[in-house]
Amino acid sequence: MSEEIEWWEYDDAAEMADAVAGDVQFIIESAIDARGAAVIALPGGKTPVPIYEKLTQAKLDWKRVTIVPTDERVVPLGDALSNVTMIGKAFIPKGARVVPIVPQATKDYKAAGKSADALMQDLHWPLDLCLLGVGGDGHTASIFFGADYDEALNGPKERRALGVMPDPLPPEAPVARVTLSRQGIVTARALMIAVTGDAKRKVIETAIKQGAGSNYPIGRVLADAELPVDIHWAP
Ligand SMILES: O=C(O)[C@H](O)[C@@H](O)[C@H](O)[C@H](O)COP(=O)(O)O
Repeated sequence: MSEEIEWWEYDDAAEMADAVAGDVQFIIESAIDARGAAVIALPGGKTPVPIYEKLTQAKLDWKRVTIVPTDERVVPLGDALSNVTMIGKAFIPKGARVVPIVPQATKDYKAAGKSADALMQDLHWPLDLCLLGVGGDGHTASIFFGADYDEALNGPKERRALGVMPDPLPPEAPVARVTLSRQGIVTARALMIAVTGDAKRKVIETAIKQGAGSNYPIGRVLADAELPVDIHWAP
């Protein structure tokens, strides 16, 4: 378990967006200063949309920034459910490189996962940042209960991404996924969570209390994190 999990509370989602965008900007700038480039993973879903709006206003050398989604739904590019499409709409116009991780031609989610993993191996690791969202059921990235849960948590250390079939399928996006593995997530140089609402807060607090045996995916991920983790929360 990370020695330090720090909660940052805001009055509303807009204030949280300002703060998180500021932190992400700082992380990107530091990586560019140190190495000439930054590689970050960003979540899909609805919560980060205002954060991305703020972040696109940051003066950054965007050409040096590579963005991968923390997870993707196995759908065609351009689909309303596609995380990379949402992220790309925000950051491609800035000049960032936004990497689709699900191949267009496949419906086979395990093959999509293997291809995503191969693609991840070509990036600079560890990630400079992994920003996570959390679902009301405690999933994070697309680490869900189901047949692939153990592989997502405990697969070979070098496996950074894999295909996942959630069981049950989440109603907001009832499709197979490709996700960063727990190992891919916890090795990031900076790990941050951004969530809103009391229900998710309760889930995360419970997950942290449960520790390594947590029955929530987010608890299992946090239990394995070694660096400090910032949890940003707004009502
Ligand atoms: O593809 C996804 O589903 C996301 O990356 C996922 O992990 C998301 O962060 C949570 O489901 C929260 O989503 P909301 O912000 O929409 O509640």
